[in-house]
Amino acid sequence: MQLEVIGVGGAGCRIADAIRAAEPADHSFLTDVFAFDTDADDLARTVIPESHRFQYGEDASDPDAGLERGLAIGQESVDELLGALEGGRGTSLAADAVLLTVGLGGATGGGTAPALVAALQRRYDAPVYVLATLPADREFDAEAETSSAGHRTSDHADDGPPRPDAAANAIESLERLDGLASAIIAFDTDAWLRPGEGLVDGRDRCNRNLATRVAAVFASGGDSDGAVAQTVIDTSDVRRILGDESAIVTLGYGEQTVETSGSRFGLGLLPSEPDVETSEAVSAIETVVRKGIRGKHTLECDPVTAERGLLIVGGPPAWLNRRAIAEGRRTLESAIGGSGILGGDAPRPDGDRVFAAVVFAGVKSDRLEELRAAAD
Ligand SMILES: Nc1nc2c(ncn2[C@@H]2O[C@H](COP(=O)(O)OP(=O)(O)OP(=O)(O)O)[C@@H](O)[C@H]2O)c(=O)[nH]1
Repeated sequence: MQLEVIGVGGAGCRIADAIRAAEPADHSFLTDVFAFDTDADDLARTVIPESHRFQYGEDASDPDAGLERGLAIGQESVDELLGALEGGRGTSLAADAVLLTVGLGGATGGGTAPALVAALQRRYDAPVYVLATLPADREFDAEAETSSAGHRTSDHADDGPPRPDAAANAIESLERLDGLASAIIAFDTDAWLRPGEGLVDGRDRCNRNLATRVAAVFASGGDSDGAVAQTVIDTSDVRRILGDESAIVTLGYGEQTVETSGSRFGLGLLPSEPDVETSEAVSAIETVVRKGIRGKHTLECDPVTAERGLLIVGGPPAWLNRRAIAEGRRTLESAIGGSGILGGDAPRPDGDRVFAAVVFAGVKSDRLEELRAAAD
């Protein structure tokens, strides 16, 4: 699926940068990547080309101004932002979908996203997905100076500005996006920071992890360098799983480095496929599928709450054992409570790892309930 990515606000622009960096050289899935921010300094730190960067409104980061001000700036600026998109890439949308990336908890991203998503939905006949981070407890709760693993955050840890309203802002932004966004892919920053690690110190690693998962899901369709998938996951499959009713989505992922011949052409000029023991290939796929389904998700949830699920197993073609992939699909089918399951493979002739990307759509999450309680 070809995506147009629009990063809004500090987190949104950093995540857009990370997704751009994670795009596989042999398997592009991005048409354009834009960075929009009210803060000129933050914007200048992205590596997105100037033609695709845009500063708008006034700086909304004054914590006293609050989300209301951010929402107002979003409403006032939406035509300007659509103009910036069309100035950067022309009037028509080349992508199959838009992915708006945003950190919820502040004023700019969470304030602009609802108005911008609504405007994009009106203007284009393509789904508009939102990728939203949820704030960490320590940003809004002075008592929560411990990470989720129970270790005290180091005195030197840099958590950025305190945001006492972060939980309330995030919940309000999510409620406003409900019914507007085609789906909302959530990332729980609190669960991804390491013990004692500050948000500023850990955010680039969090963003890389998130971007790897996004790339694994959205770059799955089509052929790679002449290698044909046995079961292709195409744009309509991804759309079917994500849905168009603002489902909360979480992504799982597992990978394992595997032996390859080093060069696709061996010592001679003829293409050579390394010999892979069936049992090794099956075991690698079982391992990555288990991690994808039962390992850490971008937002923790019990898979049984998911209404729909997607499994993509990728890697060097010789490792993509058809039976093991079919078994992985059955494992996903029995893990989720709903009945909408799709599975496919993504051959990567030049890759050195086997991976499983898992999408759970329509999930219920305790973390969202915790943030709701903190917002009250
Ligand atoms: N995962 C992740 N979360 C981030 C990152 N930066 C900030 N956040 C989270 O995103 C929330 C919003 O932060 P920003 O994106 O900087 O805020 P903004 O949308 O620019 O809004 P204002 O700064 O209030 O104008 C914060 O409360 C953090 O929880 C990042 O790089 N990665």
